[in-house]
Amino acid sequence: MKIIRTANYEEMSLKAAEIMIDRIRNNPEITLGLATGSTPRGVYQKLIKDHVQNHTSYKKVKTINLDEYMGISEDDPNSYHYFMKTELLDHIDIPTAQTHLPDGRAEDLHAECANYENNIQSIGGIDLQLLGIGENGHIGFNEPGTPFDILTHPVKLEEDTRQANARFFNSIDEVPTHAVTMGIGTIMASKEIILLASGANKAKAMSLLINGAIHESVPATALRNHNNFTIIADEEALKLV
Ligand SMILES: N[C@@H]1[C@@H](O)[C@H](O)[C@@H](COP(=O)(O)O)O[C@@H]1O
Repeated sequence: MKIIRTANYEEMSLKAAEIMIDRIRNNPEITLGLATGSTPRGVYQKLIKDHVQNHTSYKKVKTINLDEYMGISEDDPNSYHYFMKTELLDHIDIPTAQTHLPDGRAEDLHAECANYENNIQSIGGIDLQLLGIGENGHIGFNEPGTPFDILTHPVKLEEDTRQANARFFNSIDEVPTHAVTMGIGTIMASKEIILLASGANKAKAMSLLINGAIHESVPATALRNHNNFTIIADEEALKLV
């Protein structure tokens, strides 16, 4: 585990974008595992700026997203499909067919999860996975108690996760109760993993991730067993470390 400590959110975003751009330029056919949430927004803005200014191309890049809420349409502004389109994918030259998110409205969710997992395997796995972290230490939507070897699966969201994400919705009642997420096993199979964290609300989770026991009660601690895992986090998020 490598830790890159930054002064603030801006510097965290810049460092992560620099690493991602380096990997894309070295491997133009890279498969990127992408995350949603407030944390990676700044990274995506920097990737778009670099694409416009320096013409880094995504024509052969593939993207695989971590998760999606269950039961909301792709056009819903709160869906992760919508987030990815508006925050990144619509602003770079990636063909839509090369971008993948779980279908949270699939009739057979277990089949959708198996297909999603097969799809990741068939394109050769994820080269670089970007992650945020939940205040309870979740990654993707793998909540505390999730087995470390689980693959893509449907989940019931914890109430504190719904509360934390309610800021994006009109009211807590609109926050979905379920989601589909890559499993910890899926994430751990990525060749390289970068986890981002910013702000004091992540300090407890970051302290447990870095110094706590490796245990299913804090899903992110699984990442300490990965041989190419980098944390990029700001002072506020690392203030208890
Ligand atoms: N499923 C997502 C996670 O992938 C994300 O890491 C987390 C933190 O989000 P934020 O970056 O907005 O704090 O929120 C959600 O629960």
